[in-house]
Amino acid sequence: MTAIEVADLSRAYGPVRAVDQISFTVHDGEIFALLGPNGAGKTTTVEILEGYRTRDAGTVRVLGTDPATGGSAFRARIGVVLQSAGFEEEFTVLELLRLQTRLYPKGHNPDELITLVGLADKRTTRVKGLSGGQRRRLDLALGLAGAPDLLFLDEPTTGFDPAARHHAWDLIASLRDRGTTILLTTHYLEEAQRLADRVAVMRDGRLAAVGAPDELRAGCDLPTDIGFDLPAGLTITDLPTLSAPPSTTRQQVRVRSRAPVEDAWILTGWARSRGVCLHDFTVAPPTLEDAYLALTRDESR
Ligand SMILES: Nc1ncnc2c1ncn2[C@@H]1O[C@H](COP(=O)(O)OP(=O)(O)OP(=O)(O)O)[C@@H](O)[C@H]1O
Repeated sequence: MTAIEVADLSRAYGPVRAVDQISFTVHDGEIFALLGPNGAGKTTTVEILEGYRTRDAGTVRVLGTDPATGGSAFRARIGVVLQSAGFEEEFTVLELLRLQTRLYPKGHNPDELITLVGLADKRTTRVKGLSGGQRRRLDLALGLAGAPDLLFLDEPTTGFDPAARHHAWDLIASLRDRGTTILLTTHYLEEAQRLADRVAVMRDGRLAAVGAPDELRAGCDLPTDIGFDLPAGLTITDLPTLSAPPSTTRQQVRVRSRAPVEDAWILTGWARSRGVCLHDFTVAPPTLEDAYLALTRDESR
């Protein structure tokens, strides 16, 4: 089944082609991340999918419905978590969620939601007494109030401390495991790598690439980084011949290798034969962030 189907979607603001003939599909039950630099067209695309913005051209089906004409029945099936929702500051967490869940035909149990987002110890705290990260958790709980089939998450962990971010990632993954389809926008590539089944990279209103994170990494044909400390008393010219020339910063050697297994084998064999140790030896394959940077690089800069 297909949760979202977009074909040749376009939207301009005057002369700015914010979204320019893009096509992609989001499968039922997957986490799909929409990535791209500021101004790439992500928000415009997501708002069209949510039914909050009109399109100029193209076809869009979200949960089998055209969001432009879906009305309240469509809205009840989607959840939207924005970056900074405005809250009624005097309500407690529980009061706010009780109000919100009652708006939906199959609304979540508010107490369960509070536990799900990790706010159990704040259930009777007024909104004005929550920290920034706790407000974001409340944002998430509010987006889940209607037990949506499809959840739109806009930069869900911006402003979170590292532990809260990991907690949010576990929560988002658990929602997917319960069958919720999630469309995520984020500028944190680690977040996309961890969570997304597939990602789309937008650039200047167009799609630069769509695929699983591993497919994007492989498709960009990027080198693997090999690093280690140059053994004391040696210089870079003492190193064996590798698939790419090594570079050094202070005593740290870096090789952007096209044959990482072969190069690692040559280097460790060389070190053993010379009786030296390669401290901090690391072999780091390209990350989704490396692929993203290659796909969105502005050649004119
Ligand atoms: N209401 C608007 N009126 C005019 N131009 C707009 C409007 N909204 C967006 N744009 C322009 O459309 C382009 C795409 O904007 P959009 O907000 O969709 O990008 P984005 O990828 O979400 O960016 P960000 O990562 O900064 O949120 C940008 O050039 C932006 O300036």
